[in-house]
Amino acid sequence: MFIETKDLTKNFGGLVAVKSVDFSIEEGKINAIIGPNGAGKSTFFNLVSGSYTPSSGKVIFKGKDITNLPSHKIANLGVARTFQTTNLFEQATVLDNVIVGHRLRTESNLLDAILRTKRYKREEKKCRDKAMEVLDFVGLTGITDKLAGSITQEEKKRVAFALALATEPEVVFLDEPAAGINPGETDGLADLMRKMVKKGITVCLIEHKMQMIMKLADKIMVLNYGEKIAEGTSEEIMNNEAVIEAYLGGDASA
Ligand SMILES: Nc1ncnc2c1ncn2[C@@H]1O[C@H](COP(=O)(O)OP(=O)(O)OP(=O)(O)O)[C@@H](O)[C@H]1O
Repeated sequence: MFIETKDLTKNFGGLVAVKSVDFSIEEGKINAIIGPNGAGKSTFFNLVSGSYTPSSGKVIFKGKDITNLPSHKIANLGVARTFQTTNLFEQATVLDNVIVGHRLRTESNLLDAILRTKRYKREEKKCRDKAMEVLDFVGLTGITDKLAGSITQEEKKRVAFALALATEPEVVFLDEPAAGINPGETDGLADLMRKMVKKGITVCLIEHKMQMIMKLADKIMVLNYGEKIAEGTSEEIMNNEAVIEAYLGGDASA
């Protein structure tokens, strides 16, 4: 089993945002979490990636209980995530943004940086090479020297992917990767997710764009009021009565 949640629950005061969710994220697949607004999707992501501590229940990653590990330790195990909005340093280049993101995981310290030790220089080159490699992977080789403040929304989404990929993750959690971009660009990002899977990276995403999810995801979990109401393939989800009632029957384009 790759990633499993067992009876995962998060309460905020009297509100149960995630309620007893058992789910398994399949290795080498595109896993999706859908559900109406406020269903608990982001909270579930935050629990699995260690940003929130669960009220009860467990998160198991490759047989290891990671429930109470801080998020940086979880990241070190090979779990990366993106956020609904990526805050880039707008006055820095795309390349520098990715280098800085990557440096957060390297070993040299401030003293190394001040003294510009051999280790620092070696790591600086390593980070630069890695940044160029991931920017190439996400299709941004042409804009590495542009200021992050001047790039399009879709390019920002790709930079967010590059930042996650620079940490050499085994699994990436993508929070609404296609929000705010047009259908053509959405297809492009879907292709990029497939490419990530081909490279051996497991993908887990939250997305409101139903058409995209139904074409893209190998496995879907549906949350409603914090509870898992269904899981399965696109076809199973589309034909599931509880889902139709809770979600698709309402505003399917939400
Ligand atoms: N830090 C918090 N403190 C209190 N309540 C919270 C907190 N984070 C989320 N909630 C509440 O928990 C519930 C689930 O929210 P969550 O953001 O996980 O849903 P979501 O499915 O990601 O929604 P959306 O699709 O709108 O992003 C909501 O009722 C929300 O108001």
